[in-house]
Amino acid sequence: MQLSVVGSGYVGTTIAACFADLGHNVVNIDIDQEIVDTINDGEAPIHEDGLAEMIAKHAGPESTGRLRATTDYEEVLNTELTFLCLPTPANDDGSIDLSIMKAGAEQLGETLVEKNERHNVVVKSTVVPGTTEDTIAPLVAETGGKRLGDDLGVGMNPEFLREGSAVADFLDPDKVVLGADDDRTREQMGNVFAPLVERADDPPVVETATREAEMMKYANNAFLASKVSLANDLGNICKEHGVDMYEVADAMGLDERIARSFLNSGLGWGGSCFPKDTAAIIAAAESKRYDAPMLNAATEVNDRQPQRFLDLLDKHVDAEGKRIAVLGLAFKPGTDDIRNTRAVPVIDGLIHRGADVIAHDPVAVENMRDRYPDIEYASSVSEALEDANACLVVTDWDQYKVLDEEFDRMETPIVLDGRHCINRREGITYEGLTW
Ligand SMILES: NC(=O)c1ccc[n+]([C@@H]2O[C@H](COP(=O)([O-])OP(=O)(O)OC[C@H]3O[C@@H](n4cnc5c(N)ncnc54)[C@H](O)[C@@H]3O)[C@@H](O)[C@H]2O)c1
Ligand SMILES: O=c1ccn([C@@H]2O[C@H](COP(=O)(O)OP(=O)(O)O[C@H]3O[C@H](CO)[C@@H](O)[C@H](O)[C@H]3O)[C@@H](O)[C@H]2O)c(=O)[nH]1
Repeated sequence: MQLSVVGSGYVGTTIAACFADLGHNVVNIDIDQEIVDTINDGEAPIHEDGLAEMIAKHAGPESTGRLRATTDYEEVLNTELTFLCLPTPANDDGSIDLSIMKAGAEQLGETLVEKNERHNVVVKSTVVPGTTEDTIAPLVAETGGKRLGDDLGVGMNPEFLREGSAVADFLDPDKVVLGADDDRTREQMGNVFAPLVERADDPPVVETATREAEMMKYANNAFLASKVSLANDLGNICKEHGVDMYEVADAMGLDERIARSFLNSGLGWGGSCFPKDTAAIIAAAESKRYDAPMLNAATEVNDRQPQRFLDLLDKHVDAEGKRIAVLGLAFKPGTDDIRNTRAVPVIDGLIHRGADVIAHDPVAVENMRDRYPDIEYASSVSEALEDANACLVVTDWDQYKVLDEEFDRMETPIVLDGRHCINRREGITYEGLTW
């Protein structure tokens, strides 16, 4: 099929490359010329396992040519279905900011004026219940002069991929949710996903309406974020009582009803999704006069974890004027994304204490440099640890899990682990956040 994907960010680029790999012809539209040029050169604009290879295979020189990028919306006219993968950030009060989605939908509608055949638009972005039906569909229909359900189909297909494993998650999903308010649109969405469903060995396909599809995404993220927060709540209790939460979590996870995943306690959740999506669904609840006590508590626990980590540092060392190494800047391993990373409140706390911060991350340094131009960045862990008075582990990169004699370079070998990833060894003073 001929597909267009609007937005070449973490989701848009990944799904555009993957749909090309599944045999579709895909044009990826973004307003950022640099991103567009990168993709057309056959390179990945973001760090994501397997993405560079897939883009090289389908875009750029000596590729299948099934993937192209452009800044020109007119290109949607040669396609049958458009995915909207635009950002849905939070307003200051946590509610969803739909301005970028509306601008994209309007631009899409204005372009579709020139198209006579039916076109389908699928919202891939995470949006609060009712957005597709009440805002996006009427906007595209009105600006495009289309009759909804007739020459325009609008659907909602939430995305559950994780950063760091985006390609693998997209190609092998636990479920595919096809939300539409008419059968024809849902059927056409099914055609797009047919090669994926076949390759992934028949994952469950949930056919539903747009509002339910939208809510399924928030429910998923709210559950997972709350699960981590509950693990952190229990972990904080464990710490106060000299109990290792990781041993407890391992045992909890043996119960099939609980499962071990998302019970890793520590610094808590960051990233571009959990914080903004929990805030957005809480705000959506409040707009209907429901105060969502569970989700508010999950957020409160999460917000406290960096402070508990800094308190742990204060217990060991007065950071003023001291050299403190921060290992890990990305919000999780496998990505260069620093959106809502726990490294920010940790570094802020260190700066507030007058510490000399030296930070390391395998891939996220350049992204962090804009935010903190004045702290020191090390190109290796050894360099970061050289003469350090303490080391704070913020992201559980695999390369930190094998650190050993590197700690010998520290002035005072105090290692505080926010992610349960350092191997304890002789000669270091080690303490974990919840164990
Ligand atoms: N990042 C994830 O892991 C993830 C996973 C599932 C769902 N989501 C959801 O998917 C949506 C997109 O997230 P993302 O992380 O890919 O965002 P992103 O910020 O990485 O990328 C968005 C892209 O859209 C482009 N853009 C902005 N305005 C545009 C316009 N008018 N026309 C064309 N392009 C435009 C930007 O230049 C950018 O490249 C959000 O709703 C997010 O919540 C994200
Ligand atoms: O046991 C755990 C698991 C995760 N985290 C943290 O939680 C955050 C989110 O992690 P993860 O869910 O792996 O990454 P994301 O890429 O943010 O993916 C989430 O958000 C995406 C965007 O909505 C969804 O598509 C995914 O299904 C959902 O897992 C990160 O800061 C992790 O460090 C923990 O602290 N403990």
